Amino acid sequence: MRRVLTAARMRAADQAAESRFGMPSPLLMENAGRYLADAARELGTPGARYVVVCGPGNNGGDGLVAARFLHAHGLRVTLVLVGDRAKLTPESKRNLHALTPYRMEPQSLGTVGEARAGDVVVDALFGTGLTRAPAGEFAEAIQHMRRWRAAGVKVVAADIPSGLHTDTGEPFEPCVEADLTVTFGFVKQGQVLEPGATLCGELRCVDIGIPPEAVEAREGAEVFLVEESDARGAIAPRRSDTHKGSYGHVLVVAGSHGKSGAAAMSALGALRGGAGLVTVATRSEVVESVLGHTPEVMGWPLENRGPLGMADLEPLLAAADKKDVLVVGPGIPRGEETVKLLGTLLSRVEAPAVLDADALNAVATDLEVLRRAKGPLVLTPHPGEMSRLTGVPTKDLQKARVEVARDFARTHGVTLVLKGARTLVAHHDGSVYVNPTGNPGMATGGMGDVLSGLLGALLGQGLKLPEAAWTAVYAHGLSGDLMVARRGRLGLIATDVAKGLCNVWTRWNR
Ligand SMILES: NC(=O)C1=CN([C@@H]2O[C@H](COP(=O)(O)OP(=O)(O)OC[C@H]3O[C@@H](n4cnc5c(N)ncnc54)[C@H](O)[C@@H]3O)[C@@H](O)[C@H]2O)[C@H](O)CC1
Ligand SMILES: [K+]
Repeated sequence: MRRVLTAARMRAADQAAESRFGMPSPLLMENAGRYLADAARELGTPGARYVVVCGPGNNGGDGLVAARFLHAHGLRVTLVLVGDRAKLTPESKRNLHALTPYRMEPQSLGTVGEARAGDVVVDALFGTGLTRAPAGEFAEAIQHMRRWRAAGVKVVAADIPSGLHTDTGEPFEPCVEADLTVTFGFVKQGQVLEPGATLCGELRCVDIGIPPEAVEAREGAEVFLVEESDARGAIAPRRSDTHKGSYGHVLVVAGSHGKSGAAAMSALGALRGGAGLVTVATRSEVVESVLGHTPEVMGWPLENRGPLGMADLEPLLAAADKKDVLVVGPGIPRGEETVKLLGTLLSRVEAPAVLDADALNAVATDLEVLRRAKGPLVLTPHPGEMSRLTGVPTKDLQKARVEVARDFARTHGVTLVLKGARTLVAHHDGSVYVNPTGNPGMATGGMGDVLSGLLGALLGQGLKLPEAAWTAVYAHGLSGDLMVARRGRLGLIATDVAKGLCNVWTRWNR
């Protein structure tokens, strides 16, 4: 699990590295510049020109150090300085002076000429100190780097692509798009949220000598990037002396006339997620259809007709008896009484419950249901459902995903999976986990149904929250990534991702 920082915490860590641990800023900059030069050399072709574009702050200083190392390797370096030289930070001034023996006179944008395919640009214009939209010659420099990249030039960004907001991942206009971003010390929040993650290209975090102890702890406000080893490690290898009763019994409450597929996909997600047993409680008229899709599951017919209501309470309490986890919502028939039924059911059942789809839309009408629940809850809204849960317009909440998800989880004492590009898992202790897997090929119906069942399966096997949630989200997205690596993004469907989970388990040797 990699801790993800904001610009302010990064600056505080930078200062603490010097004041508390004796790591002076010039040494940090020297280390940063060396890593930057090494990364640029990886991308350069023989005879390439290295155009290092430096801004007025310490990000520019990193670039000046990188220019020196590239020159030391005998490479063709063109140095571009943007902004008023008189405003250079002391560190950058010192590194500009250090270039004097090499006669690497900084050029202006106007005289640098065009970079060509095969060349490499080092973007050291702005880093975590960017505070507003780049303008004037700074914007022009970014436009140059974007144009050069479109012409086939490789772009390596120092610390963060210039123009990208360090904390939100939102680009100012214009913003550099990098092939590789070498970030110093710690991953920044804007590098793991879209569109920032895409603008960074490959993200490489390097240790320049800032010890983790230099970052002051923020209990209840940490953001983490989930890494494959975390998800893999959360799932224990299976012992030989086990049986289907060892891996949990999942009750899926889902499906209705015309939506039996949602129940089947949730059940399939649970089965492919390793559940020992899966029972689907659904309207009688769809039981056979669900079992037809997934003969491995057991059916629990709900004899009533129409929307789920209080008349279904006793049958559902009976269905929930001796189950390890509930998954409620995919394709359920929702009506006026559904929220009352859910509130009563959840107040009486101790098992953890996953609330998805129309269970979320029902709960949105009375959030008190969440507080009254007896067992731990995990909600899995997409942005539209999150908007209904919070009353925040979708476009606004998408610009503050971390904050909106964390506030909701904390306020209602739940774990919340806010789906979308870079799905977030927010736990009620304030911690937030960013998922890096998944791809646009997964933007198709049923993916959420599969995830709800997978999450139920992991909870049923004993994983706790939030670990079960970020592991399920990671595995779900990785299944989609492995599928499209072999066969393209278009035409990927939810049952492919469910079946594709076996590729994940194989990769993880589980
Ligand atoms: N964090 C670390 O441990 C290290 C960080 N290093 C590098 O330092 C930058 C941060 O440097 P800083 O001087 O704070 O700011 P920037 O270089 O990112 O920005 C330059 C400067 O420009 C001004 N500014 C901000 N926005 C604009 C704008 N739109 N137009 C014009 N000017 C603007 C503002 O005054 C900024 O201060 C970090 O990213 C790392 O690359 C160290 O080198 C290594 C250790
Ligand atoms: K940069």
